[in-house]
Amino acid sequence: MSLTKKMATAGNDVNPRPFAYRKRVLQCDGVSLAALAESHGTPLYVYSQQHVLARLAMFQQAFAAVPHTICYAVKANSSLALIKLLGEQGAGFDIVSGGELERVRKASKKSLDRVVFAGVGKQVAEIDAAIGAGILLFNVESEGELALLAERAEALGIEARYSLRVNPDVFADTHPYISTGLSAHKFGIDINAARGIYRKARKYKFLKAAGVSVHIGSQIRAVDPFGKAMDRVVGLVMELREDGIHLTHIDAGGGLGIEYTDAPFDPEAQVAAYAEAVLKATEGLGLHLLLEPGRFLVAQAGALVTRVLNVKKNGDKTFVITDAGMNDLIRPSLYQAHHQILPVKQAAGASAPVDIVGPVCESGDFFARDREMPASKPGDLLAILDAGAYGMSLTSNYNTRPRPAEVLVDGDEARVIRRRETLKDLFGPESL
Ligand SMILES: Cc1ncc(COP(=O)(O)O)c(C=O)c1O
Ligand SMILES: N[C@@H](CCCC[NH3+])C(=O)O
Repeated sequence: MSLTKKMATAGNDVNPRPFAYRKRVLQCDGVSLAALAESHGTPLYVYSQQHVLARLAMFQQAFAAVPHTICYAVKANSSLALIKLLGEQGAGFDIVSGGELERVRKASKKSLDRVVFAGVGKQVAEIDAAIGAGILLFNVESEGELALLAERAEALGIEARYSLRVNPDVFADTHPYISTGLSAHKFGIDINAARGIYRKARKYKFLKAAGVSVHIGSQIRAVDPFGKAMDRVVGLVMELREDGIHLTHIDAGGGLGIEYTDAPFDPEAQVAAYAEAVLKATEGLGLHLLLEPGRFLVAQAGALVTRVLNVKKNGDKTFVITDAGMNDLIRPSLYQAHHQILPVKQAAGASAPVDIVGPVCESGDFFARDREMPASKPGDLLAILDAGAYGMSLTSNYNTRPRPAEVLVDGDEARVIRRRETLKDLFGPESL
């Protein structure tokens, strides 16, 4: 039985998260969130190791029929401990900066040859470091960047393997801020111009055309757009073969979405449908497939645990003020994203609509608006679910607020993988 199935809570329902109540207290696997908050303080990010591994295994299983590498998108959650964990299971990494490269070097050095490097604005120092590290592929996003990569590879005397990241002009239904596959977006190279660029690039002695990549956006639930984008990419691969350019890799990017509400969600079925769309489009090509999931692997593994500081009424509205703010989890403020919020201790009694807000000086500092919740009082704990992706990695120190600590749960045990920041950490780089 898969780990996800084992997490089932009631009947045959699949619980896509590692969080469930035991004796009316919310647990992450075998560990009580109340106990973790007591030991480590709040706000606190809590992740399940078993859950992350189960999601990776699910992905690997779905693509088992073809040679493939799952290159985890480090930006989703850049924790060194998670990078180490995933690297040990054979994952590669999708990076977008020299900083993320150094994270992989520190946590999973052996995986450097499974790294792909995307990003519309790569700098010379970042390119040099990645060439030196022997990464698998540069996902190049403009003709200018390709010329720069050729120049740096030649200067260093090391061949660099590249893919063009093409923009397929495919619409995917998601929040406009995280949609990337239309020509109106800054990402990638117009797919219609790509063939000419690969041809011209034959002049670069230190570049090897190794692949082609595409990434149409994030939190995409329908699988058809992935298939459509891959169809276009495969068309390009075939054209390049006519030109004598034989690629070895095809990179389908990331973007597979999850369910943030309490609607039923079966991750295994979701990834199977996704794999079917990608594999159907790429069938028979004989290329090594790269996949770059971020959110799907880590979002539901994590929760942000926060303590209620105060409850107040303004007119008709009730505000529950928590010690976590938009600087600790920005998704609701930035994308009006919905996250389920559960009381850590299950309470009996009526629910009423409340706004759950942080202490930051912005009206946009909220986690939920007009949400039906059981009554809370100061000192109560709440868990904001599905916060494992684009949670900690998008934190800031706005309002001079130190970042939360992070804890990784493994079965019945928990360990701190990032201590809480102190004011000393914040002031360190400053001078009077
Ligand atoms: C190039 C690239 N690959 C992978 C990802 C990961 O996306 P997701 O977390 O939606 O799987 C992103 C982020 O959207 C990205 O920009
Ligand atoms: N930060 C976004 C995803 C961005 C994807 C990056 N390419 C989110 O929280 O949903």
